[in-house]
Amino acid sequence: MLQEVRGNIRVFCRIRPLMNSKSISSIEHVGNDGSIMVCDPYKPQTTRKIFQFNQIFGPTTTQDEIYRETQSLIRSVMDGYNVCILAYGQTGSGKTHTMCGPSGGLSSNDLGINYMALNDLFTISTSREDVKYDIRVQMVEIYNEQVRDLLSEDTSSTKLDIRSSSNGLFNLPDAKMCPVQSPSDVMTLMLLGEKHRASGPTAMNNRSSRSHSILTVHVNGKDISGNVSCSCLHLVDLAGSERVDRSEATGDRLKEAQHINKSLSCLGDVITALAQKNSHIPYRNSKLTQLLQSSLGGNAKTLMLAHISPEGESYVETLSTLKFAQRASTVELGTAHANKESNDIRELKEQVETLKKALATKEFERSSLKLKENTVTSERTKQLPQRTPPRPRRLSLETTSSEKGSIPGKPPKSPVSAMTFNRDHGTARDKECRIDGFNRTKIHGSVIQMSPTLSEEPVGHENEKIVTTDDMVTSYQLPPDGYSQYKQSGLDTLQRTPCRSRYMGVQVSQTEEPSDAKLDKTTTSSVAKRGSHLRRSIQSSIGKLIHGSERRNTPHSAQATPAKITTNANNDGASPITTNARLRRRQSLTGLPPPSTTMSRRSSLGGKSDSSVQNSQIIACAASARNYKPLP
Ligand SMILES: Nc1ncnc2c1ncn2[C@@H]1O[C@H](COP(=O)(O)OP(=O)(O)OP(=O)(O)O)[C@@H](O)[C@H]1O
Repeated sequence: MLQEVRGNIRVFCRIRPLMNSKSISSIEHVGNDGSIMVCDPYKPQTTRKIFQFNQIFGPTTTQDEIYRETQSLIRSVMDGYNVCILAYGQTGSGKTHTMCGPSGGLSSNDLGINYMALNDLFTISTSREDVKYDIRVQMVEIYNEQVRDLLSEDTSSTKLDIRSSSNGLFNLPDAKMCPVQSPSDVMTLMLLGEKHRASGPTAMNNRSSRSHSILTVHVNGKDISGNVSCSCLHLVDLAGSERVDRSEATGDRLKEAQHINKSLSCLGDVITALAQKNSHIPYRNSKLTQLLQSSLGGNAKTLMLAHISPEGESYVETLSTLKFAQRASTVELGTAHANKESNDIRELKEQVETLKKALATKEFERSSLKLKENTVTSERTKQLPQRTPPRPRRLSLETTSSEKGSIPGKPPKSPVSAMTFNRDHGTARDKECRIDGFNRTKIHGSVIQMSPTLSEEPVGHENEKIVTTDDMVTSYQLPPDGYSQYKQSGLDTLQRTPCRSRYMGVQVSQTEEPSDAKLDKTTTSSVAKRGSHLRRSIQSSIGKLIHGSERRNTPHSAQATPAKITTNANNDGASPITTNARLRRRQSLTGLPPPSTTMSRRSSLGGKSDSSVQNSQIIACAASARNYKPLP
């Protein structure tokens, strides 16, 4: 019958026997329908009070009879329901007697609900062969607003934190969870817990509990089909409210009494708020209400056992207890439901969990990879200025033999960081170029070297190399008349004008740097810009040089474009005079024979003109100047 509890907190009332034969009972009538009538025996004219509960147990009711009425409720734990049984009442009214037994659970005689409940659960567990149960026990107390583990050896130092779980409820993850296999295990644990529980004598009770104790039984079941159930049973023995003038509590007892009364007051507030269906329920006002939140306002099946002392002297407390219990009986609970899962649902949930974890792992890997990439990029960016020494702004003409540490006939010690440079950073038709050492020329910073592989087609002169740049300065050797030739040629502009070559190529070496060190795109882009600048400067200078002479020879020719060198003999529109002048000029500068007309006309300058040929000649010019050794 109780198993069908729906809606409200159930309330039973138990009346303890008169302890003092001289006292007059305040209980006038107990009905079979759960009603009770009380009055103050010392004030006969006062109004009689009637209360109605689910059950009333008189002074002669035995422990077994009490348990029998609660058995079905307790058994529902085995079916997956959460259950809570609360013993409430003034000090000395018999709460501990009901829950633990006559001597507070320290004797195996006349055992209380706690032990009988666990014993019963084992009986059910054994009788249900198709379900395998795992039963574990926790036992804690709330003493002076601190949660202590009663199953731990040193309870006073074991203060537990109440944690909020994902479903918004509170639990005690650090409380010792003891598996129990038999009733004797339960008995051992309960004796241990009761031994540790705070108690002390007062004027109202020789062995007064000074704390709220909570015994929690966790039941997990799994049947042969794989269906699982998970539930818990809270068995709560509250400390009793007391009037300190009557209990004569002083010192520690007084402090305990104050904490007890305060937390019971918080419990009363929660019950009142729940009964009035307030939007805010003050669960967090005390440890007791936090821990009982799910039992008072959740979907558990909750039973309150209100205890009263029949003595007329305790009439005020009895009235208070009955009022409290009646208010509690009006508290509407959520519909209790079994915490059961079929095998299919459980498997699906497990799959969902596995997928969630896999997704989380992937997300984590992705984010850490991103982080790593960012770190590497920022490190490289930091290292970049160290790799690239300050760049001189002026070209100087020096002999390469003056280079420090160079060994004739040997390649550079460390061709340094080789980089494959995608010339998409330069012109669209540029190609990737391989870096090799650069003629042992020590340069401030970088060496930009052109090789025949730089353009789409060979330039024609294998040794054509240009070491240039406004910021990558090299040393040149000039022939004896090199300087005048050089001046005449206009190449000195190269020194003052940042040179750019569209062939740049892109092999960027940094002397005295680890050869395998690769520069990142930032470096590449920077080199490409410098290369492009250099190329334009070279072309501009050579353009000036060539067109300058052309202008002298052909005063009426169209204005030359300095940046565009049109030395192509077959260039449409170029006059033969101009072309010849150019060829002569080129030959005088480079000492090379005139380029063959069959030479490829394509270049990396967008393939529009035979600038590769021009460039090779330009390069040859520079290389010639560079490699020329001064006469002794
Ligand atoms: N139904 C009962 N039959 C016989 N004796 C009882 C009964 N209920 C309580 N007593 C006795 O009354 C005394 C006080 O009971 P108990 O210690 O259980 O009260 P309590 O409500 O737990 O008090 P406190 O709140 O101070 O701990 C005990 O000696 C107990 O044996």
